[in-house]
This record gives sequence, structure tokens and C-alpha cells, in this order.
Amino acid sequence: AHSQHDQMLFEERYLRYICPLGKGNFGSVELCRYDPLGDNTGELVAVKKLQSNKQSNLEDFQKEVNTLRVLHCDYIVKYKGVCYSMGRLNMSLVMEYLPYGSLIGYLENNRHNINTRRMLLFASQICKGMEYLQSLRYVHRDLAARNILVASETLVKIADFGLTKVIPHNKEYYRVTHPGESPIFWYAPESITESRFSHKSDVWSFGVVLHEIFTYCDTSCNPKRLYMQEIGHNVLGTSISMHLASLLKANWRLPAPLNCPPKVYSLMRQCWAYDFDERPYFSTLGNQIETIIQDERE
Ligand SMILES: CCc1cc(O)ccc1-c1ccc2c(C(=O)Nc3ccc(C)nc3)n[nH]c2c1
Repeated sequence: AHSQHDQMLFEERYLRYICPLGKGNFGSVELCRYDPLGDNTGELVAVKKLQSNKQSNLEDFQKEVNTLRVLHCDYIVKYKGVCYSMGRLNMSLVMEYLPYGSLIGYLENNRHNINTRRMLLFASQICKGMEYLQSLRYVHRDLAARNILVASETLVKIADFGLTKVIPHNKEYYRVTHPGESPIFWYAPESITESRFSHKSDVWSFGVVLHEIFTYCDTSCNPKRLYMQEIGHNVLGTSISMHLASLLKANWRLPAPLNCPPKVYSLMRQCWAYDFDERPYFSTLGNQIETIIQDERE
């Protein structure tokens, strides 16, 4: 059991704003120091302010907190608590601060001293984090390098559970009614065409994350750009997602990244099996990655 202090309540008056951490994918996230002693010895935390306190946002926010509160895994960004301000009208989510930021920036800025083994280490950690999420019947639905944070030179963690859903016990998948702004270039075919999300659609997205890692998140060959080159930039008529779905149905896949070991590209292709039943589980993916790491060591 976890002691009560785990669900810490952060008092707004001790939460010192330092700087913005990025508008990006997480909503507006700020770096703060929680400094009750007022001597700058308090811990650094990442704080996401709840957008306008529209009732719907409040419910979504509460859902995100409830999702996060139960997650305890070395490869998932730790939930620290909430901060209420203006009475209980406004809420902020307080998470552990990861000092190296998103995996995208880290790979782009450090590509010259990141070798295949470190890339595979990151991949195996994401695999373990996803295996843990699945054990709780969570489907992440937005697994992408932008949602992976770097804790240290040898540790990455899965972040941003704003889209995570729990699969009902009597079903194998989650159907989304309001796809909203969808990251379709990370989506499995069944997610594009039927809004069907499952552990196996997360596996598809993991394959795209592998591709991002082995291209050092180079914007010149990111998934969206490669797919759009193939689809053609001046597509009219049917929506881009329909073009993408037919491209995948025709068995076109993202090409092997430069210098990507064949065994790693074969892992990606397994994740991109059109039929979700043929895609591997995160457990088998993790074992295959460990084996490749061993081979790289020899
Ligand atoms: C609170 C929002 C949230 C919500 C959720 O559900 C899961 C994770 C997070 C989250 C999002 C971002 C961060 C960050 C960071 O952005 N760190 C950094 C460090 C250095 C640089 C340059 N940029 C950036 N650290 N911990 C973070 C937790």
C-alpha cells in the first residue's frame, strides 16, 4: 500500500514558477520548484495547469489524474500530486521533472554520441513501460517519441496519458467516439479506419517510435513527412487518412532508417503487420530487443 503522502497535495503558495517547459503535446507545462522552506532546497517538478476550467476539461483532467495515480513503474513518468488554486476552481497536475526533456530533442541534439546499443536500451525501456500499462489494461493511444521523456543518459520514461483509455473487461479493444486531433501517422490501420484501439494498436505505434529512434527523430525523415511524400502533398478529395489507410493496405511501410540494423527493421515490420493478431506482444518485443542488444555486445 502507498502512504497517504504519495497523493501529495501541493500548496499553491509554495509552488514557485521557474520557466515554461513547452507548449507542445502536454498542454502548457511549467517547471516549478516546490519550496515550502523558502530556501530553494525544494524539489523541481513539472506542472500542467488545467486549461480553462470548462466542466468537460475538468472531467478529462480528473480522468488523467485517476489514470496517473495508479501507475507505479520505473519506465513511466511519476505522478506526484495535484495543486488546487482559487479555492478548488483551478487544478494543476504535478509530475516528476525529467531534466533532459523529450526524446525528440535529446536524439536530435546528441545523435553523434548515441549508439545502437543505447537506442535499443531506450526501446526496451519503452517496451517494459508499455508491458506494465497493458497489465493494467491501459491503452496509451498516443505512443510517439514526443511523448517519451529522458530522465538520464540511460533512462527514458513514457509520458502524457491525456489520451489513455482503459479497455472494458469484456472487450479486447476501445472504440473512440470523438477522434479529435489524431496523430494518424502513428496509428494502426484499424485505428485510422474504425477508431479501434487495443494493445496491438499500441504495438503498431511502438514500431513507429522505433523508426523515430533509429532516425534520431530527424525531421527530414519523420513519419509524417515520409508518408506525405508517398501520398503526395497535393491530395484532394478523400481525406489524408483514407489515402494513408489504402497505402498501408497496399502494404507500403516506412523505409528502413539509414544504418538501421536489419534485425531492428524486422522488429518494426512485425509491429506493422496489417492484421493486429499477427503483431507481437510487448513481452516478445522486449525479449527480441534484449537478444539484439546481446548480439550488439559481442
Ligand atoms: C505535467 C505534464 C505531464 C502530464 C502527464 O500525464 C505525464 C507527463 C507530464 C510531463 C510533461 C513534461 C515533463 C517534463 C519536461 O518537459 N522536462 C524538460 C526538461 C528539459 C527540457 C529542455 N525540456 C523539458 N518533465 N517532466 C514532465 C512531465
